[in-house]
Amino acid sequence: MRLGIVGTGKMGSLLKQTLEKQNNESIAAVHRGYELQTLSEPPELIFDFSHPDNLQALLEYALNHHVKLVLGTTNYTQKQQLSIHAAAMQIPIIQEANFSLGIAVLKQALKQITPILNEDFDIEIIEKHHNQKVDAPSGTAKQLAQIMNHMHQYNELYGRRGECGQRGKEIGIHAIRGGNLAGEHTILYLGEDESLEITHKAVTKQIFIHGAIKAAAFLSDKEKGYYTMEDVLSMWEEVNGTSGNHRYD
Ligand SMILES: NC(=O)C1=CN([C@@H]2O[C@H](COP(=O)(O)OP(=O)(O)OC[C@H]3O[C@@H](n4cnc5c(N)ncnc54)[C@H](OP(=O)(O)O)[C@@H]3O)[C@@H](O)[C@H]2O)C=CC1
Ligand SMILES: O=C(O)C1=N[C@H](C(=O)O)C[C@H](O)C1
Repeated sequence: MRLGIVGTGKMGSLLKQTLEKQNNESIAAVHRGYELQTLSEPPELIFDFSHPDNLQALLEYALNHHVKLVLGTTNYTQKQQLSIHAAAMQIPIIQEANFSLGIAVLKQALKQITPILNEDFDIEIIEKHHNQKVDAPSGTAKQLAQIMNHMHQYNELYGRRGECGQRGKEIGIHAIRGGNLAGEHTILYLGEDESLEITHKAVTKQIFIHGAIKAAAFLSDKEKGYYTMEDVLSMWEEVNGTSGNHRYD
């Protein structure tokens, strides 16, 4: 399959290296979305791990050439999100702020746990990432908050400072930056005399790459539509059953 990558940073480079090791024949990596126009032949699928500023050129190119998209970039605006959903009416797009299996499973767990605890427990999220990450909080933390807040009953509060008053009906979201941490997300349910903490730790960036490649395989027979890793996970469960002998790669 002819593959393209937008973004030549940490994720883009690691993805290219991994795809090359897997003997993918044609991989065109570009630095900016508008450089896609210079390719002699359109890729069948493009991965994007770059910056929201590349989105418009990427969507225009993908729509013109009917290219499948795997979008891993975080921190899109609401307007950009709408343009992604509009494009997915014509081409297949899988978008995920975090391609790891652990986070896909965590999202399912939060959907079960939160309605049971939300009356009596306060909810906080702490995310930790490397010192070169440009956006905060992480796309994953925002998605996890959205999942727990799907009824819009909480105020999403980014950090606290000064005289902020007693805690209200809110989800506090806190970003730590330092070193070369690949990415950690902790959900804290804090109640009277008990608390529950769930942490996902990405040990290396390679897990995101494996997940993105799985996501690309998932798109192979799709003509159009908007998908996430939850769709990939559901497919996995259908293929392997839920017996526990799950193999992700
Ligand atoms: N979905 C997932 O599982 C994961 C998602 N990510 C996300 O992927 C994205 C890239 O991460 P990472 O590779 O670590 O980041 P890097 O900073 O290493 O790379 C970013 C890339 O985007 C380009 N870029 C930066 N600013 C702009 C701009 N204003 N306009 C156009 N292009 C720009 C950079 O070009 P230049 O070299 O010129 O700066 C570089 O090619 C981030 O949004 C991150 O959150 C990361 C890991 C996992
Ligand atoms: O920039 C990163 O590194 C990561 N970004 C994603 C995010 O913002 O959630 C996913 C992962 O945690 C690593």
